[in-house]
Amino acid sequence: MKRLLLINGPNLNMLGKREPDKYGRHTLQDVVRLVKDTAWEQGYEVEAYQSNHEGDLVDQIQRAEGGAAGIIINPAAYTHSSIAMRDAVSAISIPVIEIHISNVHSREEFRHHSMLAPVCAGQIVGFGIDGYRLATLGLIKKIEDEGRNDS
Ligand SMILES: O=C1C[C@@](O)(C(=O)O)C[C@@H](O)[C@@H]1O
Repeated sequence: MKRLLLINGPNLNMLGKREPDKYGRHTLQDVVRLVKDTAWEQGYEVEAYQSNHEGDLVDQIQRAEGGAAGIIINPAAYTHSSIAMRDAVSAISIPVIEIHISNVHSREEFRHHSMLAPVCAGQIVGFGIDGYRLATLGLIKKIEDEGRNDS
């Protein structure tokens, strides 16, 4: 079975308790279940990872190549600052979809810019945790389209 990697960045372990007006009441466990169920319906399995540490997130992105067909990533606050995570995404050849629970464009100015978006295959913003389902389906579509183009 093909595998996807789900990566969540800093403070997303606090989903459900953290600023529920912005991020809702669902927990990280709910997010992981949603992505696993969505992927499973399409014939994919998912490995899920969360870290509050930039270097660990870079390690996970690097590690994905070879083991996973694509990545769904919510880089959280590192979205807006991490050149290291952007370089890690640039360094691998599998598709990466960036997702944000909140609509970052309707929030503070510093959230409007993503370091990673220009090197990702796509971005989903502002659909709450449903965005993870959309990101999973979009990623699988890209993987399968690329597979067809290769053959
Ligand atoms: O931690 C987060 C969560 C977030 O990535 C989101 O999913 O809406 C948006 C980021 O700006 C913020 O730092």
